[in-house]
Amino acid sequence: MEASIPVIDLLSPGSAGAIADACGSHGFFKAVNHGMDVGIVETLEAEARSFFALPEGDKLSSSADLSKPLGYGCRSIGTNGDVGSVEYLLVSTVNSNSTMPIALCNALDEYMRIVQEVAGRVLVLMAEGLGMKDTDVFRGMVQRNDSDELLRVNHYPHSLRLEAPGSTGFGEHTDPQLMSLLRSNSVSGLQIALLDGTWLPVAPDAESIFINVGDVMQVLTNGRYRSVRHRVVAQAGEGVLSRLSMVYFGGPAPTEWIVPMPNLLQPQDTIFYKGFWWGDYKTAAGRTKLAACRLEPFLLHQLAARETPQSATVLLLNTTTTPE
Ligand SMILES: C=C1C[C@]23C[C@@]1(O)CC[C@H]2[C@@]12CC[C@H](O)[C@@](C)(C(=O)O1)[C@H]2[C@@H]3C(=O)O
Ligand SMILES: O=C(O)CCC(=O)C(=O)O
Ligand SMILES: [Fe+2]
Repeated sequence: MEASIPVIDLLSPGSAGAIADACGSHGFFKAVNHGMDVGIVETLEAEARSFFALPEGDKLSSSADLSKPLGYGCRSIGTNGDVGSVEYLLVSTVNSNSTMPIALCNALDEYMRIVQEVAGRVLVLMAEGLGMKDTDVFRGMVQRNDSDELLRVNHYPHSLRLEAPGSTGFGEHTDPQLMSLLRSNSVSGLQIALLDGTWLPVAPDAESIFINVGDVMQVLTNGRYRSVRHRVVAQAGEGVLSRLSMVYFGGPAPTEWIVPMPNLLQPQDTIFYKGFWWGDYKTAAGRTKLAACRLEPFLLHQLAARETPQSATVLLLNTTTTPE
C-alpha cells in the first residue's frame, strides 16, 4: 500500500484512538476540524510576511532585544553550524518583544493564545488514546506557568536557496519537546521520515494543521509514540509564493523529570529510557547538531535496537532515502 499521512478529524468520536495509532506509526498526522480562528492565522501570516520583507538590518535590530537563540535568524539554525535556506523568528511566551513591530507582536500573541488551546486539546486526546485515566497529564506539562513553549515562524524565500532546487530548507531533525503543531501556507517542502527510512513528502494544506510527536513524548510513552524525523526541502520557483510556516513547540518546565510514565507500563514491560530533567536535556540539545539522535544517550544500554522497533526508529534513521 502507498504510504500516506494519517488525517484525523479532531471532532470525530474516534479521534483519540486514531491519534494514538498515528503517533505510533508515523509520529505525525494532519488534523482537520481543529477550530483555529482563520482570521488570527491569516493576520500572523500577513504580519510575518511584512516583517520578512524588511531590510536585513531592520530585521536584526528589531528583534535584538530577544536573547539568542530567540529572535530573528537567517540561514543559521542553532549554534553549531547548521544552515538552511530559511529565515525565521523564534519567540517564547515569556518574552516581551518591545522593539518588534507592534502589529507583529500582537499577531504573535494572539496566535500563541489560539495555538495553545488547540495544542491542549490534542494533548488530551493523545493521553486518552493511550487509555490514561488522567487525560490532562500532557496538557498540564506544557501549560504550567514555567513551561517551555516556543513559537517559530519560518520563511523559505527563493533568494536564500543554498544550491540547486531540492537543497536543504531546514535540515532533518526531531523536535525535542512533547509535541509540535505546524501550520503552513500552500507551498510544499515538508517531508517526514517513515519507519523504513524513506522520506514522505507532506502535501501542504493551509486549512489544516500538522502534529509532530517530539522526543519528550517518545520517552514519556516508553516509545509507544514516535518522535518523527522531518525536514524541509527548498522548492524552486522564482516569483512564485514562498513557503511560510508557523510552528508551536510544547515543552515542559525545566524542572520536569522526563521518564517513561509508570502508569503506562505493565510489570513485564521493558523500560527503554532513563530519565532526565527537561532543562538539562534542552541545554544538551542546544549543543548538538540539528540531525543528531539526541535520545541516544538515554536509551538503556542493555537494549538492542531490534527489540524496540518504535523507540529505536530515530537511531536507525541515520541513512535515509527519498522515494522516487
Ligand atoms: C541545531 C539546533 C537548533 C535547535 C537546537 C539545536 O541545537 C538542536 C535542536 C534544534 C531545534 C529543532 C526544533 C525547534 O525548531 C527548535 C527551536 C528546538 O527546540 O530544537 C530548534 C533549535 C533552535 O533552532 O535553536
Ligand atoms: O518549516 C517547516 O515546515 C518545518 C520547520 C521545523 O521543522 C521546525 O521549525 O522545527
Ligand atoms: Fe521541526
